[in-house]
Amino acid sequence: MTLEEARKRINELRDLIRYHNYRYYVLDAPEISDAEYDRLLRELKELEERFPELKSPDSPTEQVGAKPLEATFRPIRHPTRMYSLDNAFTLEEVRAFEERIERALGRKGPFVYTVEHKVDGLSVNLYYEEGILVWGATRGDGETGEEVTQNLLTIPTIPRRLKGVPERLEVRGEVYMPIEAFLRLNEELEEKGEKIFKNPRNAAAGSLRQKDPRITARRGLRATFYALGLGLEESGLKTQLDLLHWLREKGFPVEHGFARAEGAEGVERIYQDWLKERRSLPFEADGVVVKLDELSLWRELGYTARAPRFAIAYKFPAEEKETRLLQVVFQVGRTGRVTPVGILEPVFIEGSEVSRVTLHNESYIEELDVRIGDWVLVHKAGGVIPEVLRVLNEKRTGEERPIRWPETCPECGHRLVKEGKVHRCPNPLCPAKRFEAIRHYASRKAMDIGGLGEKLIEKLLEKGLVKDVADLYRLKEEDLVGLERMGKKSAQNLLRQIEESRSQGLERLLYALGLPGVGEVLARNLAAHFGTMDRLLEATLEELLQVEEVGELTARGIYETLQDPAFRDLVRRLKEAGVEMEAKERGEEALKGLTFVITGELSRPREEVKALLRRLGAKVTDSVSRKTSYLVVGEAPGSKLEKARALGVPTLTEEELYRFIEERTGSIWKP
Ligand SMILES: NC(=O)c1ccc[n+]([C@@H]2O[C@H](COP(=O)([O-])OP(=O)(O)OC[C@H]3O[C@@H](n4cnc5c(N)ncnc54)[C@H](O)[C@@H]3O)[C@@H](O)[C@H]2O)c1
Ligand SMILES: [Zn+2]
Repeated sequence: MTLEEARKRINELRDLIRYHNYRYYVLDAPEISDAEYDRLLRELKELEERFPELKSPDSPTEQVGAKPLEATFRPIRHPTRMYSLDNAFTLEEVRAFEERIERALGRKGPFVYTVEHKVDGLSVNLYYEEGILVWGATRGDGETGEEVTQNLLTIPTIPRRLKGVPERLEVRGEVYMPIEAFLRLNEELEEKGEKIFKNPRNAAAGSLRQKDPRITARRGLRATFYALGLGLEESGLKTQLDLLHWLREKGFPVEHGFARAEGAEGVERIYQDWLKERRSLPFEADGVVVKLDELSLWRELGYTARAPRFAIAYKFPAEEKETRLLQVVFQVGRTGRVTPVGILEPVFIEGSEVSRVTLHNESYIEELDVRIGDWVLVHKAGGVIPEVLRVLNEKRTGEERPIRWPETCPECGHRLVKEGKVHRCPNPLCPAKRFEAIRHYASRKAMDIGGLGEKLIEKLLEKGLVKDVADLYRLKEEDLVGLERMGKKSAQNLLRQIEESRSQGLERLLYALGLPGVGEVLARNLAAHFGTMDRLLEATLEELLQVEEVGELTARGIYETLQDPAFRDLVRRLKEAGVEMEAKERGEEALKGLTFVITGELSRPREEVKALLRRLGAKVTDSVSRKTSYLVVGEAPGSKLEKARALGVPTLTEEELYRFIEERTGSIWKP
């Protein structure tokens, strides 16, 4: 490549990257995937390295984020600069990072690192004077951000006042949207035919940067903190690990999980462990952040224009594959909403075959502008859910056909109705609705009737033995034996499970009944707020809006369903069948599925705390393992703490534990 060619390509890349920065940071609406973006940036970086004479301080490689627009928020200058992070994608690159440190410091490694989950949200800066929160801002271009104090204050865990901190203090962390809140928000938007968010990061950025903080408040944002700006020197802290503990001690949420590692190999072990477990995290993580533990070394190494030299983001793989959209089928859900599902030519992505992908709703298809026969770029969002990133327009032949919505229900043939951008089957007896409703009702997180599989549900519907979930409680052994090769034993088992499902409580029942937009969290919140089904049935729209995390769209959807005579009739028949309609007292199942270990001394007898955890459905064990959900850390903790850190098991102080329980049980339980 000649100098001239390089100059041309470099200019092209810079323009392209600036455009995508604008889409991503200012509009919260990226057009290309992160991996594609990272490739562009990397190409630019490599060219600039080969042709140093073409380097320029206004190149995107030397800059952080993008300058915010001034239209909506007040610009604010960060007292000390904020940075991005350089990326590593392989162990080799982590080794190279360590070698760069060795050269710069003039001494041999391995060094000690703190490894943290890289939470995919947006970074914020909180500024405190004499312990009082003065403002909070987004990162922006690192020098100037947007003031979003009111929006940040809707996140309840952000402390307003601090004790025993430097006079001027900047605390930095990430605002993120938990996966559950993200899915719920998108379901709400999908149900209304509106534009959905591409990923939790965009959803968090879009929700924090709302003109109306009341909207922000309903989006279920959270925050976790990991760094100091001003005040770091005065704090006298020596290591990143101490810093994280210090933040926690001062009352900041540190929810993202961290561990210590020695050398690139030690980092690799944690990276591999966390990669395996990333699905079980409550937030989306796009990698791990590796930071030299000893803060004195930070001063020696300093920063490039864009990123610190003492830290690096070691990103999780983000495989993207090209494949073809062969056809689109339409599914009818519990609410009668018709969802388009793309059938793909199967491709292997991150360890499994992908052949189906949801196309959400009409708005989504329009925005993507996808047609049957198109080549598309597909990845797994958060390493799990297949998603079309974009259409490969350059591969179009002209043979592609637009996606046509059916006029009639693919399940029952009833004419579909169109409300805005949502296509719906209005037939209350539509078998698809019935099948989905029963399957959902029996699912593990709902009424947990494990013996009721899909095949069996189909048979029961086919034979007319059940029409809706209330009929399940009238099934007899002789109805079941012989269906789907069912013997006497399994029939009895199933009947016992159905029997037991009666006492699951209002929380699960509300979730099981599939009120529009109501996931597990909202179901718990509703149950906590109203206590009984009868009270809920009387709720006004205003009352529903007072329930934690219930937004306007959801409130309206719930309200309409509660008023629906068919719904009321179903509830009446369930009640007659003996299904409990009251909230479980003290949130008996709030901690089901979690395993706790306790170390150190607590403010009340350990046995009492253990009993409490067990009463709430948690398991309590004596030793920390990968299966441990949380380690509760009291005064003078023992070796369990080290073990937890090594395994990346999150820890809770006693106070955090109580807050956690309160959050899980809603207003019902107070320690
Ligand atoms: N798709 C697009 O069009 C597009 C455009 C621009 C940027 N991007 C994406 O954004 C990335 C660049 O964004 P960025 O500059 O915000 O950097 P980044 O997300 O790659 O990494 C730096 C950020 O990580 C965050 N972080 C999370 N957990 C952390 C922890 N424990 N410790 C420290 N920091 C932590 C901080 O906010 C920090 O600013 C690119 O790599 C690309 O993936 C995509
Ligand atoms: Zn139908």
